[in-house]
Amino acid sequence: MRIDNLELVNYRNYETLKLDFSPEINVFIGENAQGKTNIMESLYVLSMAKSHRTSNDKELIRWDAEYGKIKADVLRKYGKLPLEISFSKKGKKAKVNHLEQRRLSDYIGQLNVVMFAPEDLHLVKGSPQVRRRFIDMEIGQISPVYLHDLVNYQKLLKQRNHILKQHYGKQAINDVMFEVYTEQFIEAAVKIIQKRFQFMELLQKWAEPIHHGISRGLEKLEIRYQPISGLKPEWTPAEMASFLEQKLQEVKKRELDRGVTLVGPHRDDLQFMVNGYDVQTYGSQGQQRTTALSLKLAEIELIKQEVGEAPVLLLDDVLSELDDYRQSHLLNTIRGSVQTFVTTTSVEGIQHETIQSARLFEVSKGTVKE
Ligand SMILES: Nc1ncnc2c1ncn2[C@@H]1O[C@H](COP(=O)(O)OP(=O)(O)OP(=O)(O)O)[C@@H](O)[C@H]1O
Repeated sequence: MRIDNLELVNYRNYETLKLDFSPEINVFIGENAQGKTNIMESLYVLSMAKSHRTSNDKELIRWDAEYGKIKADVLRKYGKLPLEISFSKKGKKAKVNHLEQRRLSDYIGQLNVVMFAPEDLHLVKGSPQVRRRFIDMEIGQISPVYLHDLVNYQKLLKQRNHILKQHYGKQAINDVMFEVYTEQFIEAAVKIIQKRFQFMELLQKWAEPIHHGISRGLEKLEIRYQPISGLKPEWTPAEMASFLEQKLQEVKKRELDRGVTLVGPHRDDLQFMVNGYDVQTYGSQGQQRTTALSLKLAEIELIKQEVGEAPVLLLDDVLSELDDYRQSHLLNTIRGSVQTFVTTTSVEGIQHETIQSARLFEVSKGTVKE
């Protein structure tokens, strides 16, 4: 799939903007804070109906404007697909083929993007929160149902935490609602955990040979999803549920002392092993970068397989962060098959042939010139 054109109205620092894109590589060049990431973000929002930078949609509307809009024509295998998302103080509306979608989960999945930004280079060393976000965003791309389940899980987590906070420091909870929420919470947690196990297994399948290739056959990458509760992927949902129930019983006293839920997918993590060593603890900077790159390339392959079409790749300020060898690997893999958007402050550090073959856009103070 690819994005044919884009129109922004009152989006971030763009009053109006209309662009046509190359089906191959599009490069946005400009100084800091001119609006390059805003364009990438708008493409991401078009895909996921939410920003990767903020959960507050109001921030996306241009200051002093009443509403903001992102519009694009996406070219899918079966033809042209107009998409539109608009934001106002009342909320957001998402349209597919000019028809408003009642649920956002009906909208998500029309356009698939893989975003690679500098923070992804910290995927391995960064906090577990960064890795959980990675898991959720990536599964969400291919499974809108997962996003729906996740929202439900977070709602139940909040409700359960609310009651725990009300009983903060007490010895026990005598509240029938707490039992009800806990039961529903466990059911929702199992759904999330199962999906994460399945996704990580698929991602591992693609990432391992890619990492092997980038490391010139020297490294074997292994990805492990690690539920904090010690759940095993081969267990049935009922076994997982009873295990979680038992774990929650075990930590109840501590939960009351702290007023928060201590077991569940909101506390889980990912572990990356290279040749049997934990990359987070023992990996060099280079190995961490290779791991992050392998994961992103694996995601592209995974979406190709699951969706039947290649996603669009968004490289926000990250290409010049990769050395020549990793850059070549990335660009050779996507050449001709994956529409790519790149932002950079300077063409220096980006391979000459990439710049030569790309459509170039200059970004300055919320305007774009070709
Ligand atoms: N809602 C908004 N309304 C108007 N302007 C905004 C809004 N949100 C952000 N901006 C402006 O957008 C600009 C930042 O744009 P962006 O994040 O795209 O920068 P960039 O060109 O990617 O820079 P860098 O290279 O530093 O990442 C800032 O000048 C900021 O003030």
